[in-house]
Amino acid sequence: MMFEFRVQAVCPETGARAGELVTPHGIIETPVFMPVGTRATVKAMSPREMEEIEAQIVLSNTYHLYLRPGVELIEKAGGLHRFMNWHRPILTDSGGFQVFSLSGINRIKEDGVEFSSHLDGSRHFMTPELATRVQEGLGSDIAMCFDQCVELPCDEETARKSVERTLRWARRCKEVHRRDDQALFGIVQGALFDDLRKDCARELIAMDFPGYSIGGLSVGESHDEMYRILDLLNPILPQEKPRYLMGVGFPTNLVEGVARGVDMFDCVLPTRNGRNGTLLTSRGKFNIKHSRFEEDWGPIDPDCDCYACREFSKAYIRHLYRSGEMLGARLCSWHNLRYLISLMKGAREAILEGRFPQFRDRFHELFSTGKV
Ligand SMILES: Nc1ccc2nc(N)nc(O)c2c1
Ligand SMILES: [Zn+2]
Repeated sequence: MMFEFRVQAVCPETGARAGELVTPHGIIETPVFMPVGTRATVKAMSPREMEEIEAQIVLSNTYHLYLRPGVELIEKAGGLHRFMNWHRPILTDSGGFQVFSLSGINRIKEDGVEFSSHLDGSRHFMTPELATRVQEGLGSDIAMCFDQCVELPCDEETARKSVERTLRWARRCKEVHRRDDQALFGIVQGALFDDLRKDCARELIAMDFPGYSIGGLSVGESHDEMYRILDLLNPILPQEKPRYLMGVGFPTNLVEGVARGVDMFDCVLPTRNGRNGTLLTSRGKFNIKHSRFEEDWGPIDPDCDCYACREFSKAYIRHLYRSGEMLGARLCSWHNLRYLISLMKGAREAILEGRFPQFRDRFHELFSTGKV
């Protein structure tokens, strides 16, 4: 079986799930945090180091790789796994979101989106068919439909049009998708409008995708608005299929997303924050450049088993960061990635052992102390 999802345990109080996602490049244990490797690399980390921190799957981006180096080159290399020397699962985003958030002057047509490359201003036309074809060329294990994510706030009419277009585009992606060793997920849109979200989910479910992504969130809405949409979709999305919350996120959002039936997460936070010295820890977040760490000989996080926490002091990492040394950004990224991966591993174990409510309470109690 190329692609299979097994729910192994469900928390009776919350509905949080522990599962296994079988893919051609390995089994993913969920809930899972997926590090983002936009341009075929998780910034500052080698594949060997990613294996050491037990990353199970990484994300890459159709939009970026289509523009540079181009899918043709990656196909000549034997696909994205060979090109980047990462032989565990890869998920690719379709470019729907990036075209709107990164490219210059984009014009949405029924057929697709006309946009200018953020690299050199060249004009391109991305369609659902092309986005699907590129992902098949990259050879990711999990691909995304080409969708339209609207900016918030937006009126209901705009959101409704984006849902209808997203559904038409999802049908077109599904029609041209051929690789049976690649799972194509539908993406639920609908902004913050309950009926649109429900209608979009139901239409996608009728198309019978192997997994469902929740798009259009982590785009500036409040935590409560995000949680309201998750509470709405949780009972509607098929229990036996994986749910992927796109672009999330911050530790509290991960734990609360798991509590609302989400299985998969991705976010640039750990590496982006790592590069600016912001550290995510079991006791909250802080920035290493603060003077209070000048003579702090302790680890970033006493509860963390990562290389940065085992081998270096905050004082040293602060020195690296202030000196603009690359090792500073590497160690901070290394820790942040391991912290989020461990957080999801801990949630999974708690669900399997029937103690997820206690895990969730303990997490919030410790994380909110902010006592580093
Ligand atoms: N917050 C996000 C992040 C990535 C996304 N990717 C796609 N394709 N669609 C969305 O709505 C996203 C939202
Ligand atoms: Zn650490």
